[in-house]
Amino acid sequence: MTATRGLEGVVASETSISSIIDDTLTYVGYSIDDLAENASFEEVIYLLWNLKLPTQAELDELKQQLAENMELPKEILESFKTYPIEKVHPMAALRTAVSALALYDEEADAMDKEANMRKAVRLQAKIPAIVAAFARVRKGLEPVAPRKDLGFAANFLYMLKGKEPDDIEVEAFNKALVLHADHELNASTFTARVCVATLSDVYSGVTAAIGALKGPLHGGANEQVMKMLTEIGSIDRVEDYLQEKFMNKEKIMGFGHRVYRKGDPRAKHLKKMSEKLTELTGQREYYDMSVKIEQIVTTEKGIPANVDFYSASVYHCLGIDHDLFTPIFAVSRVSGWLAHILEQYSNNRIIRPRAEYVGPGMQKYIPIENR
Ligand SMILES: CC(=O)SCCNC(=O)CCNC(=O)[C@H](O)C(C)(C)COP(=O)(O)OP(=O)(O)OC[C@H]1O[C@@H](n2cnc3c(N)ncnc32)[C@H](O)[C@@H]1OP(=O)(O)O
Ligand SMILES: O=C([O-])CC(=O)C(=O)O
Repeated sequence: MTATRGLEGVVASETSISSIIDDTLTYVGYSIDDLAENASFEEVIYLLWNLKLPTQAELDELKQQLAENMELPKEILESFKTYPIEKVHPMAALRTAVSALALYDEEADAMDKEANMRKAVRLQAKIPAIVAAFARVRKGLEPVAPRKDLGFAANFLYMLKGKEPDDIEVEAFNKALVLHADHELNASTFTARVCVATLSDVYSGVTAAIGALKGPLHGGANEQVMKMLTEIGSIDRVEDYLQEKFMNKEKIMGFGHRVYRKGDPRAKHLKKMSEKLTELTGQREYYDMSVKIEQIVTTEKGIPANVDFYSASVYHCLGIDHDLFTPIFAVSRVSGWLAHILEQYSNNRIIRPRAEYVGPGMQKYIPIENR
């Protein structure tokens, strides 16, 4: 038995939800480029959960269900005040709050297909509400109740900022949600599948996935990209900053990928959006710095940008706090986690690989007084 480091190249599951073949990403066979240009995030949620695009009536029903389920249990809102709010990372708060949500869901442990679908709707609806409410409570602001007349992207921005977003903000945020929704067997999705393959409940699977997404090698990279842009500060400092990183053999956040070799097909959409939004908000320097970083990292290291790189300047221009970038990734990716959880339940077998043992050979127990 020989271990494959990081399970590289190991095919651990079948899926009908999304695929990456020759650097092309599809959701249920629809190209990400097509979906990013044309689809609403709610359509993508429906697609991932039902493996088909919705009719208008089906889409309307899902939109209504999501809007009706965004309200949070008052106990969750109250609990934020008990967190050490000045120092807690919103991703840790989200992980705790999602786990706590299960306590207030009478169907939390129900395992039938219909109950799991109802829980999927509730989680998809409540996660943005948690992120937005926590972001406000920690600033001493009151949470803003969701509006039933707004779509998913608009409702999130409304709950976060307390004012109706303009069309361009909604369009950009919707596109970001579509682009982040699913990605085959990435680390957090795999975590969710491993968790629920023990026949644990949906809340456990999503809580585990949030924990995996939090790390800077995965979803946490988008916040680190913004930290890098802020540290660099101006375009004339890019070269020196990167050369020092290269010399110290440090990774450049927002670059590299386990699966893509030529490049991440989602990055070009975010790059375009970054250019538009930095221009519109008078912050073009962030785009120019990002382009220069990309040029240097790709020419000198041959490593292309991933989805996290240009999403950072996009979220910054939408006026979103930098430590909310990864929770926002979760707002989108929970749609994919839920699709994979439902798929895992539908054809379940416990996931239990083997390990190659590299420790000492047989040893004889030595009583503690003789060690
Ligand atoms: C949504 C997402 O999760 S997208 C990924 C987000 N994560 C990041 O942006 C963090 C930075 N990137 C990385 O750490 C990696 O590229 C990962 C985690 C995405 C992929 O990791 P792996 O497939 O294990 O690749 P690995 O880390 O082995 O890299 C292969 C080689 O490229 C180098 N490399 C990979 N990414 C980078 C990077 N961002 N900066 C500099 N060098 C890099 C590695 O140092 C390694 O070089 P070596 O062979 O000389 O040791
Ligand atoms: O697939 C991966 O390893 C990481 C990634 O890009 C994602 O989760 O979107």
